[in-house]
This record gives sequence, C-alpha cells and structure tokens, in this order.
Amino acid sequence: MIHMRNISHSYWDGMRQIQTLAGVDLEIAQGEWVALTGANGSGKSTLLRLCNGLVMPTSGSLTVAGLDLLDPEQRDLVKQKVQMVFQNPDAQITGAIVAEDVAFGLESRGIPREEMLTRIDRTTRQVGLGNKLFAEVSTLSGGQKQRLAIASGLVLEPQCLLFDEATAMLDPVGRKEILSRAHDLWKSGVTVVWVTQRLQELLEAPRILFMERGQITFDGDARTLFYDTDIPERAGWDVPAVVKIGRWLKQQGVPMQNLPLKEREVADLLCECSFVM
Ligand SMILES: Nc1ncnc2c1ncn2[C@@H]1O[C@H](COP(=O)(O)OP(=O)(O)OP(=O)(O)O)[C@@H](O)[C@H]1O
Repeated sequence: MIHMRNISHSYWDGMRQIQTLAGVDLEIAQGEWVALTGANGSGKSTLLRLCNGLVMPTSGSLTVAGLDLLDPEQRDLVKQKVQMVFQNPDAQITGAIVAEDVAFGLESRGIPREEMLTRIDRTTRQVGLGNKLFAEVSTLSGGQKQRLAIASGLVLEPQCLLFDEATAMLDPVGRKEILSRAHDLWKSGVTVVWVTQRLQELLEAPRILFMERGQITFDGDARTLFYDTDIPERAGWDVPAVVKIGRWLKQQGVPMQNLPLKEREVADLLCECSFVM
C-alpha cells in the first residue's frame, strides 16, 4: 500500500534547510494498522503528509496504492485513496451543516447526485452521525466534529486513513469513540496509520513505528518495544503498570511471548506464578 525508499525531506525556513526526514525506508501493506510515535519534531506529521501528497520528498521514491507520488497526475489520484484526519477537526471542516461538509469532497469530484446522497447517508451512519445530517456543525461536540471529519474523508472511499493525533483534543469518551470507529474501519479492510503519544494505544497496536530525528529507529510489535529495547527509557515514557509488572515477570523467567500487554493477561500470569512459587 505504502512503499518508501530512501525518502528524505527538508523544509526551508527562510534562512536554512531543516532536515525533517533522513533516508526513510518503509513498507505498509493494505489492511495493516500501524501506530506511529516519537517525540515532538521527530518527523511523524511530515511522514504522514508525504503519504497523501501534502508534502513532497526532497529525494527518494514513494508509491502509494500502486501510484507514483512524484508524478503530478498520479498524485491527484492518491489524494482520493488516502485521507487524513487531523488533530483539530475545525481545521478541516468546511461546511456549516453536517451533510454539506460530507458532500464537499464529492461535489468537487463531480459525483452524480443520486450516488452522493447514498454515500453521505452511508458514511454518516458509519460514524454514528446518521441522526445529525442536518445539524449545524457549530452545535457538535469535539468528538462529533472529529467523527464528521472522518466521514468527510470516508465518503471518498479511501483505501487508507491517516490519523494525526486525532484524539489529542478529546476527552476520554470522545477518544474511545474515535478509536473504536477507526477500528471498525480497519476491520473492514482500510489501512490505518495512527499517530499517537498515548502508550495505551501503542500497547494495543499490532505494529509500531518509533521515530527519532527524522528516522524510523524501531519497527516492530509492542512486546519487543516495551520489553526488549531501551526506547521507553530513551523517550522518557512513564510506562504503564502492566509493563512494570511484565518487566518483573521477565526477571522471574517468564518467556517473552507470554509477557503481558493487557491487565487481564497480568492477572492470568500472576495466577500461574503463584502455583509455581
Ligand atoms: N512548515 C514547516 N516549515 C518549517 N519547518 C517545519 C514545518 N513543519 C514542520 N517543520 C519542522 O520539521 C520538523 C519535523 O516536524 P513534524 O511536524 O513532522 O514532527 P512531529 O514528530 O509530527 O512533531 P509533533 O509531535 O510536534 O507534531 C520539526 O523540526 C518542525 O519544526
């Protein structure tokens, strides 16, 4: 789905070049859920924006959904296939009414009216806004606005959704809601790249990318990241209790593949250990 070869990128800040990505290689297959994390300024947003042509690499090759992003005509097609959800929904909502906002991308692509209505109806339901079609956007909660932003991307039937800290401005309920909608979409076959600073979201991700100074320095699963690298310490993370207990269990000889990522797994392991002790 996403193939990056030796991608570099830099910004010109008016005085000098600021290198944001330095020789990134990355393969993401269709249907994967990939969590992307790293310190502020490590290059996460730039990497994400490259994937739908919002920024262009300084060097390297990049294809998304089989299309070459360096070719301007193919780039326009990629922008349909890959949709992005930003941290602040207000920055991407353009309509005053829910249906109007969802319709915007379809109108600009000349989709026939009949099909537009079907798609708007389907996607607003998919994100739980079926009963808000004619509501004014200004009356929606933060979580509802973020769901509207997802619907407006989803209505274009993308193969991939990029979430750039899309839950950072939401309360725990709104956060759960968005995560669960994203999960449903992933289960239906959409590729998801999920930028986050939340360790809980990393623990639940099947694949994690960790970025440092414009490079991907870790690409693997949560067990390896939390139990077999010094990244949590290097990144200054306050690891969750489940990992603290897991590290103790590791010292007691529990094999890597059994180390817990969920609270339920801790309970199971402690029960087993108490039989052994
Ligand atoms: N439009 C821009 N012009 C100049 N420099 C930029 C621009 N956007 C980002 N940068 C710089 O590029 C580097 C990488 O930024 P990027 O936003 O990709 O990192 P990030 O990991 O997403 O950070 P954050 O977690 O703070 O969003 C930073 O040093 C940033 O200051």
